[in-house]
Amino acid sequence: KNSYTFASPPRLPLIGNLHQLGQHPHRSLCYLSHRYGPLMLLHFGSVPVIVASTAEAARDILKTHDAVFASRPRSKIFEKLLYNSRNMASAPYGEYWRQMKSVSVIHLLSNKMVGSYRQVRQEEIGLMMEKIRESGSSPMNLTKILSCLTNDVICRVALGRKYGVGTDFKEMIDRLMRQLGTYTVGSFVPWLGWIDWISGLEARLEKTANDFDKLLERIVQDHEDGDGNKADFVDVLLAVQRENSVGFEIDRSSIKAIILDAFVGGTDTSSTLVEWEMTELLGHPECMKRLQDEVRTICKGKSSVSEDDVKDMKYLKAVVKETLRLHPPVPLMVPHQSRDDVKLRDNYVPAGTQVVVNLWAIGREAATWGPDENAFRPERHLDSSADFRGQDFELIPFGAGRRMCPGISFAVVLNEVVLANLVHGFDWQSTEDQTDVAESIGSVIRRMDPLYVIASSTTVLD
Ligand code: HEM
Repeated sequence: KNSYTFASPPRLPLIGNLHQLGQHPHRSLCYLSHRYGPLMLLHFGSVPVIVASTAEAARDILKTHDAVFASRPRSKIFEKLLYNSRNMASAPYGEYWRQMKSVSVIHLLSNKMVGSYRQVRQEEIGLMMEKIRESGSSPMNLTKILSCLTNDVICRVALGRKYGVGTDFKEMIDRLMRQLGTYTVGSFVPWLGWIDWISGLEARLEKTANDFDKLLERIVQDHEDGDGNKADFVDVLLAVQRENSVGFEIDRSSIKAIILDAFVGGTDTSSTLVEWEMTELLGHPECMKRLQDEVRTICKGKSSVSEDDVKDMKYLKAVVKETLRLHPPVPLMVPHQSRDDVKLRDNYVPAGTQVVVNLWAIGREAATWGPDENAFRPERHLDSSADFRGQDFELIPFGAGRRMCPGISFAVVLNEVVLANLVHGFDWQSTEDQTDVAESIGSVIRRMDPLYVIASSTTVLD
């Protein structure tokens, strides 16, 4: 009775099922689930992992048994890079996580706070549009432009100023993201841990953590010395610390760890979403046309799209949903871990079991989405009330339940107004075939190759 009873693909000694994951684990796991079921058991090395691959299975984990599965597995990499997991995203479930979460949702990422950064978004989008205009009729790297935009917006919101391309900061964030996505032999096959050590990984992680700490320390100090009136994340967190207003003490490393969360959770995810939206629209000119018609009708005579204009753009919202369905930026979510023994569909699951929810597979379930589940067809969302806010399990690109993404409003508000401005201000032409685009590796799935496009301006400037 006290062992797992889920169906499992056969595994090898030592590595378990790791050899079956391949370059794109979300795809391989989806394929395996067709044979072994919506809840299957795999072994990553010696570590048992339950993989949930359908909306129903996700509901079991993230709703029915949400409280049980709300923890995170320990990860040496996260501990090294993220202040001993004192950030929110990798903290185990418990009092500390609850406190970090409440500080974030109340003081940093609430609708009211997101609204207050409207000016920042508008200015940065203006600069982006100018940059695109300057490229004239030559092909430009849109991936890079989008990545700068999200980095600049999050820098200004979190740190009060930009640390853009050409600064160490951008290089450091890229390095951090790469290292967080590193697959480590040691975490799954414990007695092979020395391989990571020999390959120098530990030293590299330590260097990244130290580089960040030095920089963040300087940034926090600058804020302490300043007037504190800018209301960026660091100012807000320092005020919370000073006033001791949340009923617990928030220390220096917690402040730095929460700041890192915004970059780790918010930058690549946000830019890659626009990148996939543009990729799909370029591959489906009829959808691009319909979207442009909507945006240009609503914004007739205007030189740019405002956040108020976007509210009525039904087709735009359908394009966003369809892209999140086919290209969830974090396709395997962030791993969860159970805190107690639990029965899951008559299967016994001991405390401490890791769970992966395959959002990519859920987005492509034929049972939900029909026989054209792999086709980009925003129209399918027009008469459907299903939204991605964590209630409708067939569409949960931001997760659901206690661990759901707290940055969802921040991300969606930015995404809609960026996309609307891009298709409003320019006509787009692709420089390559956009129908079968290769995916990157890592935990955030981007395009493997940058998106090169030619933009022709449609707005006449005074
Ligand atoms: C399109 C953009 C984004 C997508 C698709 C996305 C998706 C996700 C997903 C799938 C999770 C894991 C949920 C779970 O484990 O159950 C997550 C967690 C998280 N996200 Fe996002 N996210 C986005 C943007 C952001 C932004 C802008 C921020 C912050 C500024 C952010 C901060 C976080 C944090 C802190 C967590 C961890 C929550 C926890 O463990 O309690 N995300 N996100």
